[in-house]
Amino acid sequence: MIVRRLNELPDDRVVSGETWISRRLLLRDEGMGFSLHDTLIKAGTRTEMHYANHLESVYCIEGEGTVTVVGSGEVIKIEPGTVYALDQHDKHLLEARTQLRMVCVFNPPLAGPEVHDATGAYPLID
Ligand SMILES: CC(=O)NCC[C@H](N)C(=O)O
Repeated sequence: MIVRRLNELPDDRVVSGETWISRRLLLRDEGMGFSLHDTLIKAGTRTEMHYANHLESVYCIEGEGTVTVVGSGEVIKIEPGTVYALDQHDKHLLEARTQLRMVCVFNPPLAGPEVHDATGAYPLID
C-alpha cells in the first residue's frame, strides 16, 4: 500500500505555474494508472488550459469560480462539491474568484515535473 501525506511531500512533487501550485500526491511511478494532485488556484486569476494529451477530472473542495468551455462559451459555476471531467480534451478557461482547492486526476498519469506548454497542454514525457 502507498501512503502519502500532503505535509510530507518532497519539494520535487510541488510544481507551480503562474496561477497555480500543484501538490502531486501520486505519479506515474506509483503504477496506479493515474496521477492525483491537490492543487491550489490563486484567487483572482484566469488560466486557459487545453489538455490535448491527457484526460483530467477536477473536484473542487474549496473556493469559488467558473470554468468556461472555449468554443461553446458555456460557463460552469465551480464551488465545493463540483466536479468537471474534461472527457473531450476540452479547451477551457478557469477563473478563480477566491482561491480554489482542487483534487485533480490525470490519465495517463503525469511523470512529475509537467507544466503547461504554449498550447495549454502538458507534454507527454518518456
Ligand atoms: C485545475 C487545473 O487544471 N489546474 C492546473 C494544474 C493542474 N491541474 C495540476 O495539478 O497539475
